[in-house]
Amino acid sequence: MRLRQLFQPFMNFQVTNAENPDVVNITTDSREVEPGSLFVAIRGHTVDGHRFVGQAVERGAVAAMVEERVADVPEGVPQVIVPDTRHWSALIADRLFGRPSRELRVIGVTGTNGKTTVTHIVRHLLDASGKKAGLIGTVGAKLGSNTWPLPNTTPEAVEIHRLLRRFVDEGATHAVMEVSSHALVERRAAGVSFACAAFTNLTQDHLDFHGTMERYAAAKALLFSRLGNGIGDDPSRAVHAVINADDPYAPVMAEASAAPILTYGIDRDADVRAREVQLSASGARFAVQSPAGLLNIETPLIGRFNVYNTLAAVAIALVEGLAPADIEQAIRSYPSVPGRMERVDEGQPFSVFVDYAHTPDGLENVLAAVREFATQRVLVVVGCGGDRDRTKRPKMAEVAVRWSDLAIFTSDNPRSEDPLAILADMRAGVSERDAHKVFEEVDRRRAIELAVAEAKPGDVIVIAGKGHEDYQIIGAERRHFDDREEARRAIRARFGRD
Ligand SMILES: CC(=O)N[C@H]1[C@@H](OP(=O)(O)OP(=O)(O)OC[C@H]2O[C@@H](n3ccc(=O)[nH]c3=O)[C@H](O)[C@@H]2O)O[C@H](CO)[C@@H](O)[C@@H]1O[C@H](C)C(=O)N[C@@H](C)C(=O)N[C@H](CCC(=O)O)C(=O)O
Ligand SMILES: Nc1ncnc2c1ncn2[C@@H]1O[C@H](COP(=O)(O)OP(=O)(O)OP(=O)(O)O)[C@@H](O)[C@H]1O
Ligand SMILES: N[C@H](CCC[C@H](N)C(=O)O)C(=O)O
Ligand SMILES: [Mg+2]
Repeated sequence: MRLRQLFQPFMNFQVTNAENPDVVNITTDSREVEPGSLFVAIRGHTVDGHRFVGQAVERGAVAAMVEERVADVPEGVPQVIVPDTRHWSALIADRLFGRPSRELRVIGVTGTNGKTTVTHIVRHLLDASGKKAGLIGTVGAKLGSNTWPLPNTTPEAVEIHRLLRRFVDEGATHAVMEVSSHALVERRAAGVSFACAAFTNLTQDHLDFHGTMERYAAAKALLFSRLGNGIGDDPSRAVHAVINADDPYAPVMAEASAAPILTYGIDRDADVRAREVQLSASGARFAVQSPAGLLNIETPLIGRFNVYNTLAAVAIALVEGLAPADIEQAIRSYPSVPGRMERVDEGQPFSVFVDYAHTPDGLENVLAAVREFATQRVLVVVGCGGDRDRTKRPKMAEVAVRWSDLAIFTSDNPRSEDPLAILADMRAGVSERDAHKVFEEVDRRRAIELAVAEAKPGDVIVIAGKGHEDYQIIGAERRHFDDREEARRAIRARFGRD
């Protein structure tokens, strides 16, 4: 598409010359420019993309979108000057890729915890009902049997629109995506026409980025305030908000919503409500009252929090028109999410779970669930990420100690921080009375070995924080590290199978 045609529906931006090149691609990363690309310069948290316009042109960029004219760029290359390149990269990518989000139904899921789980269940329900759903989130992008790694839970705007185009071209009817609060603030989902937006819960995380819980909640609410924009009256484009009625922040999301709301929950009155919840070591059973009638749900997912995740998925499936019988059947066969309460079983006489709990609430939910069925001790291995919300560290430590018999504090992804300083932040959350329950081992591999060496028959070990991650970031180095592999190795070593 010609540059001017690409910008034509929008306001008249200043362009530095009269050239009108053919734009075949768009990118915000100079290293990914190919001939014919429009390069978008973004002022990031670490570097200013305007520095790379020259490099982008050398690699074949035919135009640049900038916030300020960049000097030393060849005269013949037009620079389009816009007020906010992050925002406009989204709207232009949407147009360049042919408005893909309008050719399928996009379901966005936001909330502190549960996004990955809910999106995976929804995708499974849609696929099992004969639809075809693409997935975008923490564990990557997926469509059918194809998977693509992603750098973030919610990739940047250009990548979202590119992925949606790929989904449409490969026959997808739906896209289910996690929409993080960072993404909402950074407008990574701008230009996406959502057919459904869902809210799981809001508890402490990311205060380094948002500052306060109020601002964090306001970021999440942006997903709901954008619902229904420009979709029109076509009934196949019906738009819905799906909200957890039991969460204290539900009213914030509901007030922001421009679309009809379907609530779900257990404790409060809700449109989709679980009754007679029975939890066990092998999952949960419950009935669901819904506008489509009564559903009998049996899920292999463990813990009350997963009842909420399952309810969210059921509510989304109902607004997407799936039949209750299909939902019931597909939930029963749901295979579980990688790295979420993932069992490591090498035939050892105790249980080992790897879980992605990396917030105080996530950790409490998981440990409370384990406590429900543990007959012996609960051992937890946990650390906190570096360069992330520091105020959650003592809280996670306190939760770990309160819900376990032995807590081994270790490193998560220390990133640029001193791992020992992170441990000290955690230690601040432990009272003197509980200090004897804590062991510190900065090396995560050794911490896992310790837990495995210490476990007695019937104990349960929870290795928390990294879930599906197959790396550890220490300083600037990202090396291969996988909690599941480490646990397996430690178990085999202890029982002499290696
Ligand atoms: C704070 C944050 O959100 N950072 C994200 C952001 O980085 P940034 O805007 O600061 O980018 P930057 O590195 O300063 O670079 C600025 C620009 O220069 C460009 N550049 C840079 C170098 C170069 O040689 N050439 C070039 O063109 C970059 O492509 C970029 O466009 O944009 C990058 C590109 O998309 C992301 O990879 C990066 O995520 C980092 C890795 C990150 O850790 N993000 C976390 C905080 C995050 O976003 N988390 C949320 C949710 C977590 C949750 O759900 O709990 C997520 O959605 O993942
Ligand atoms: N509904 C829930 N409420 C509280 N904790 C939960 C819930 N669902 C999952 N968890 C806990 O949080 C962890 C992360 O779950 P999940 O990956 O589904 O969340 P997420 O919102 O995608 O996280 P992220 O923000 O990192 O992408 C799980 O491993 C579990 O410990
Ligand atoms: N999406 C979360 C993941 C945290 C996972 C934990 N392993 C860490 O690295 O802190 C974040 O970016 O804060
Ligand atoms: Mg996630």
